[in-house]
Amino acid sequence: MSIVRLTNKQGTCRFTSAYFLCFTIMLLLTLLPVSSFSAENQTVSPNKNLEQSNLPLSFADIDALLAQALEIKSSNKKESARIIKKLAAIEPQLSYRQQGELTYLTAYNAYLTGDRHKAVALHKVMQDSKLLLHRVRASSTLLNLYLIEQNYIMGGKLIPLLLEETEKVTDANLKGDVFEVVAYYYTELNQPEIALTYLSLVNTESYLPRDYCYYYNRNSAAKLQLYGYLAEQSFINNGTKVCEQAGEFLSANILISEIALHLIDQQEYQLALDILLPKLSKAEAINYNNLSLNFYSYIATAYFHLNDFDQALLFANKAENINMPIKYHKSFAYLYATLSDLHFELGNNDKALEYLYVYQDKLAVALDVEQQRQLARAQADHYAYGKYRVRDKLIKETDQAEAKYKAAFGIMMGYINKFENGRILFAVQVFIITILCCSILGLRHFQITANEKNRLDPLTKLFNRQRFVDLAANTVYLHKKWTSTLTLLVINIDNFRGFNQQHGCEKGDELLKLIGQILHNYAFRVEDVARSGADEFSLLLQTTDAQEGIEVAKQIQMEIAQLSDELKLKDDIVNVSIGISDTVLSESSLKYLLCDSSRALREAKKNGGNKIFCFDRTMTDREKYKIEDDGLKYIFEK
Ligand SMILES: Nc1nc2c(ncn2[C@@H]2O[C@H](COP(=O)(O)OP(=O)(O)OP(=O)(O)O)[C@@H](O)[C@H]2O)c(=O)[nH]1
Repeated sequence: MSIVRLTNKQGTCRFTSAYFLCFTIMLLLTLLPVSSFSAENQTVSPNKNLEQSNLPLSFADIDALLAQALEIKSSNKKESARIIKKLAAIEPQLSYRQQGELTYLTAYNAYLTGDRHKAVALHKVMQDSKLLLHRVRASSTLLNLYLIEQNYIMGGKLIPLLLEETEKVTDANLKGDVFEVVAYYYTELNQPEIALTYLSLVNTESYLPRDYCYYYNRNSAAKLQLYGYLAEQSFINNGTKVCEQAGEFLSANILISEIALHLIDQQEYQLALDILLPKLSKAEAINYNNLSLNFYSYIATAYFHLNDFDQALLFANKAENINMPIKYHKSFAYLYATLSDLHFELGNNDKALEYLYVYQDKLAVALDVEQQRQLARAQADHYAYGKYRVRDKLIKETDQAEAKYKAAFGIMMGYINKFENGRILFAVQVFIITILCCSILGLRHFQITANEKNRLDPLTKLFNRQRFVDLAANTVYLHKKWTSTLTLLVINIDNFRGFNQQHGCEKGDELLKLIGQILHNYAFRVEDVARSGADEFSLLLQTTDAQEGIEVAKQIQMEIAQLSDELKLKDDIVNVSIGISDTVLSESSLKYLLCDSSRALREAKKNGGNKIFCFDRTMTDREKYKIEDDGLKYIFEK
């Protein structure tokens, strides 16, 4: 496991609505003293005898020691530091590759022991290595370090070159590491759709259970951000299970605290408690301050909103008593807001004011972090689209956001000053402002959901064609870059008009919903399936070619045919025709992929329906294809 995998995710902050710091937690985990999941006490080096003898170490011995140090670098820092020291003493005897590995281990160890400057400097040296693997590993680790420190601008600058170099790498696990850390970057920038696309490129075949835990955590973090816990409950819960089974209890519990935070933001306070309380004793046993702070702060916040002030105070005090040497932690905002509200409710106005000041301090740092994130997002979009239009728009948005934050601060400071002068007046004003803020937030929420709804088919709850094409553009682009194959299936119900006439439109609606559910089960991600027409669906299969697509299509046809029992249609069987194309046949172009699979579908219909047709070059009518939506042109031009 590299530093890339040492990390975990934190969730959406109320004020920044983004994830950060959790990688710090994962990293700092390794700094824990002797803990239940540390191998610190257990490992006796199998190579100890070999090292202790006075004979010079052979090339193979050095390799064995390096492999051992890599294996235990996070679980047994002491032993790995001892091996590093031993090898550093004979560095001139090491080959170029071995020296690179030693530098990587030294940097890793330096970071774990708090020497961040040395770690960064060593990784920078490694970035100039002659060996591709060393360069890629150094850059992805550096990217991860920058993200841990919320330095999104520096992190973003590394990505173009890192991805370019990764294209040449053949080691699937290293590639996976890179995609995972890039996904981490995009989740941090509140772009979970892009994060999931990178994750879809990860080949997990040779993953160990521990690697799966990080992979699942990454996916869960992005899905939590994109769809919410209630929509992805089983997937995200599975993430915690995978981590627990792999012995990664900290990761599992961090994910749990993330879910709880998400639920608190959704005002699902009881649900948040239901998730946190059963895991509390286990989380406490890990004895890790960041995690305990998350648990206590969120439990206190949830209890406060459920009007259980005694319990809220109990947990808020526990959280406050944790010694946190850092200036900012996202739980702080929740903790101090709750403490201030709580003391206000309990009539301790002085204390309420005191906590309000602290809360405001924490908010200031949160806003700084958010501003940096917005700039990095502008930078990332600029890189991705290379369009000044997009960049300018984002910079404008950033400026507007900055102005809004400044104004909010001014107002807040004004009210805090007034609080000292007249508390009653202050209370009235706070009340009015709260009502105003709630209305604005409510309106915004309404706006967002209305916008989202426009992109969802209300009947099947699948994405509509526009949304599907928008997201597929990015997926196709990335798969092209990484030369892996995607397959598109277009599924159309045969004689649906007749079906409606014979069984009624309500049955027709039911049929559409059931087909939507079947296809949803075949999709890797929610955005890979859509209701793309009245009785037409599109399904994008990841890392599958047209031949495999035909097999999937046959299964889909079978499952849909079996729906006649569920719909009680007696002898009438529901048939569908399916057109298929893949990115090889369609030259890695989304435009052609859409056009070719539709062309194949037409062929299936022409041949009587209930058929599966794969596109081939004899069906050449591409030129007739027209981009109907000008708004998508920029995607096709990519
Ligand atoms: N029940 C129901 N019917 C719909 C919905 N949207 C469109 N339709 C009907 O779907 C039918 C689509 O008809 P056509 O496009 O001719 O397709 P078809 O009858 O399946 O013919 P082929 O595709 O050539 O086999 C029309 O009768 C529409 O009224 C819907 O949301 N629910």
